[in-house]
Amino acid sequence: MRLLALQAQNFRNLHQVSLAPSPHATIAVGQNGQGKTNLLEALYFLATLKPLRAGRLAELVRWGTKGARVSGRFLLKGAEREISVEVGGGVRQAFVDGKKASSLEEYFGGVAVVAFTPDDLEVVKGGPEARRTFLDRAVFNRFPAFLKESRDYARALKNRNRLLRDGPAAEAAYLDAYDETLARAGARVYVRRRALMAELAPRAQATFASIGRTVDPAAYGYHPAHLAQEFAEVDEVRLADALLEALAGRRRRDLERGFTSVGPHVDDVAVTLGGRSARAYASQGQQRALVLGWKIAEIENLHAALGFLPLLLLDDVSSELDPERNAYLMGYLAASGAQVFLTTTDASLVRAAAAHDTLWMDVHAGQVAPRLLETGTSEVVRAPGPGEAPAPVGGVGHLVRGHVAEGGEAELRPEDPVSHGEEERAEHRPPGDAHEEAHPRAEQEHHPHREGHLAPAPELAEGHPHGDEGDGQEEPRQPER
Ligand SMILES: Nc1ncnc2c1ncn2[C@@H]1O[C@H](COP(=O)(O)OP(=O)(O)OP(=O)(O)O)[C@@H](O)[C@H]1O
Repeated sequence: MRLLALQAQNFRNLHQVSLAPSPHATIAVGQNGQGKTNLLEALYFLATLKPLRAGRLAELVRWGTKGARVSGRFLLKGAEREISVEVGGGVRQAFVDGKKASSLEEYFGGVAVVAFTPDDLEVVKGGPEARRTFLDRAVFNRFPAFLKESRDYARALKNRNRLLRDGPAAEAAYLDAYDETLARAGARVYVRRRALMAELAPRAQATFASIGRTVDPAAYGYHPAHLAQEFAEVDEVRLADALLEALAGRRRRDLERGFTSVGPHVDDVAVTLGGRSARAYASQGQQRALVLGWKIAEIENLHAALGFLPLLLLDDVSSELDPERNAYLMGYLAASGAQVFLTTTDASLVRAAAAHDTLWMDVHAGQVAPRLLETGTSEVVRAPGPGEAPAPVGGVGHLVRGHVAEGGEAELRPEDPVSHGEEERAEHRPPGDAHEEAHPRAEQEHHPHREGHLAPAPELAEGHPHGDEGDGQEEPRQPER
């Protein structure tokens, strides 16, 4: 999988961006608040249909405009395809090769992305909800079917909670039926999370051992609170039975409180160092190394399991790591062969991830331009100049490739506009979940350098203590997977 071209229009503060990324590192440099994260977020949104950080789709649309559009041309299993997403009026619409996507599967087919942000580095010391989100993003990346499965669970949870709010007046027979549905959907979630953890935890532990600078071993565990020790072995049917029993045992309490107090939406990921809670005892640097270990493990795990390296998005992570761990990460990225996008306020922090084919860009006030001070070959693009019509939402920008001479100016030469199909406005509207995430598939390639590896994912009912309130995001209209 490789991203060949990216266009964004009116996405947050990015008016018009069009670039041809490096097959390896693409690095966006800029001061705070210029649009670097927005660029990564555009790419993340394209690849997952989920905002990286926005709570509402409307936040993604450039102020004063009606809609945003992001599109990308990918090389997937030897064939090129363009996917694009438009946001406007609280709705997102997905397109494949210019035509509206008929399913999420068609849209995502083969595209995988792993994002790594400073927020991730805080996940060990944060609350359970952040860790569940972190875990579920990794589950989605690994098991695309989890997209639908987690939505099924969220829906079942929402239904049960709605009934619980009726209090003692709630019909017991209905509750029985809802418990059954919830238990079955919950068991699926357990199975997915368990499978992911079984693959990921050993890799993450091994990676941490090489970067942790401590003899204390790390451990990453997921064990639903209400389930007995045999969680690791029992099959899905027994997991459903156990959850059903727990739901029955808590029904009276749940009726009093008006929400479901047991299930995957309240579980946590345990991270320990030397057998002790990392949240309570690990230093900040150790906590970050634990997350770095997990992230690298996720990348490696995807590579091993699916046969391809995901697209990596690193948002100013280097400034949050100490020099040694940053050097480890940059060395890993350079050796992995992955296609990676990095943002930074300080180019020197990420230079070790760069190579002769790195595309360096400056981001300033929402404009993305070639960074001419860096040497090497760049393939860049420019925003439309005076007299050139900006591509409309739904259109594409002018792709221009150039060679950046040593300290010199870019020689720009236009290329054929990236073709795209007819703009369709039809909407997809199956029961979209505001928290869906995309997923990867693969190709075969192999890279040296590994041992441990990792990444993040979608949310189950948002870990809301009441489990079903969603995130206030507009109902997405998108194809059902
Ligand atoms: N919908 C929007 N429309 C226009 N501008 C927006 C929108 N959403 C955010 N912005 C602007 O985008 C800018 C933030 O961009 P971004 O988060 O990408 O910064 P950054 O370059 O990553 O900065 P930092 O280094 O501080 O993380 C802010 O100036 C903010 O006002």
